Amino acid sequence: MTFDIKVFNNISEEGLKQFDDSLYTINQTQNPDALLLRSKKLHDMTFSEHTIAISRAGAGTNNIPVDRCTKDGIVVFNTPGANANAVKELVLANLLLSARPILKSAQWVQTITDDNVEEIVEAEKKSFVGTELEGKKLGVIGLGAIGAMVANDAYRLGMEVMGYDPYVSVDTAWNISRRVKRVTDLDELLSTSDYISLHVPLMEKTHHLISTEELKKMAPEAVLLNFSRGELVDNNAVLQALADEEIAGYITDFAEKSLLGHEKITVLPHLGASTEEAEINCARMSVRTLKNYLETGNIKRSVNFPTVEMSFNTEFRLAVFHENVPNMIGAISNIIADAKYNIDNLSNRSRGDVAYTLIDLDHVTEDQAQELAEELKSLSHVIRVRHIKNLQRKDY
Ligand SMILES: NC(=O)c1ccc[n+]([C@@H]2O[C@H](COP(=O)([O-])OP(=O)(O)OC[C@H]3O[C@@H](n4cnc5c(N)ncnc54)[C@H](O)[C@@H]3O)[C@@H](O)[C@H]2O)c1
Ligand SMILES: O=C(O)[C@H](O)COP(=O)(O)O
Repeated sequence: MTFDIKVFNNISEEGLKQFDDSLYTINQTQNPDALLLRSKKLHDMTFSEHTIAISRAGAGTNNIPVDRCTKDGIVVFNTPGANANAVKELVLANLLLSARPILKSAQWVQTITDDNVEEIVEAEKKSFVGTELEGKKLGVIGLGAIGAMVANDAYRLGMEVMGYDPYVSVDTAWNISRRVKRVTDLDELLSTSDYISLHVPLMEKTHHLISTEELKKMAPEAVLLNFSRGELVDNNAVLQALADEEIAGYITDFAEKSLLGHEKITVLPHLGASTEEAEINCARMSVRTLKNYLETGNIKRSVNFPTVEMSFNTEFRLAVFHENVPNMIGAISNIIADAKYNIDNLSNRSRGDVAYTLIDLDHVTEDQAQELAEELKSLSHVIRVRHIKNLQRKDY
């Protein structure tokens, strides 16, 4: 038995080499078992019935039709935090670049043709006076893996930092310095910050999170940084706010034609996660997560199914994806009991409208496990069933 993985985008070899040849092939069939990708857009793609998992080597999953995947029992994974440091460093670099005319002045020096360079620079440096970050106010919207790091390090640079995140996870909250002021009113952050940095995922609720109304609340000297997703910001509204001098600048990692060639807008080519370290971290984590799921059925770091991890010691395991409705465990157990098999271990967790149940069975053959899986598939409210052979069991 082998799993075929369809790989899109530039995934680091450090991750791909974790797929050992005896169990995995890469891009060998039209019906892959799993997809591995970065920013490739999958919304228009029809998935093969064989495809049971999609792993995003990165944070944002807005390029994946997650709701459709959930309905089809396709588990979508991402790599939380694996590229956060890379994004944080790029945000900090852009804060510094925006406070002082570093690029402009360096470009100017290169244009000097006279021999008395020293004299010219000393005379002209007054045109390149900047400001300092120390004492300035930074507002961070979204205090997840990236936002928390940006907030902490900006504080260490001497900035006054406030953060807004009504849904912050307990784990992340622990990592945020108590010096970072938590605000519950977005307007307070918008109206008092010198710099505003966005670190929220793109969802229906966050589309155009920053538009005319929000821009009008910002200070005329405020600079908006967007290293999260282009669609979080209404670009037309930004162009208008800059023309009306309602804000001072916009720095974005998401290129769009209308933003190019504007002296107050810096556009980068989606570089946030493009460091050697982040690419390796993301590739390794995404491959590890995928292998764990394909080989054991254990789910960890999924964005659409619950975390379910159970040590796998039996010969076979059934993995049942089902709707989160009453009496599913009863119905599943009845089928297994009627077939006279003994359940060795069972774990069930739900997440929203769906649930996932792992059932471990010993003393069954592959044909018997497959037959049971087929029977379970016929139950109402069941979305998908896998039967998984324990590849670590040598006695089978
Ligand atoms: N530029 C890049 O290359 C790059 C790299 C990595 C991530 N990203 C983007 O950055 C986003 C954040 O990444 P992360 O790793 O920090 O994710 P994360 O899931 O750790 O953090 C996101 C945070 O946003 C918060 N949030 C959600 N909705 C909110 C709202 N309406 N207002 C305020 N906070 C809200 C969540 O509670 C969470 O704490 C990703 O979804 C992705 O789109 C971009
Ligand atoms: O969400 C992410 O992780 C980033 O946008 C990185 O995207 P990339 O992997 O295509 O560089």
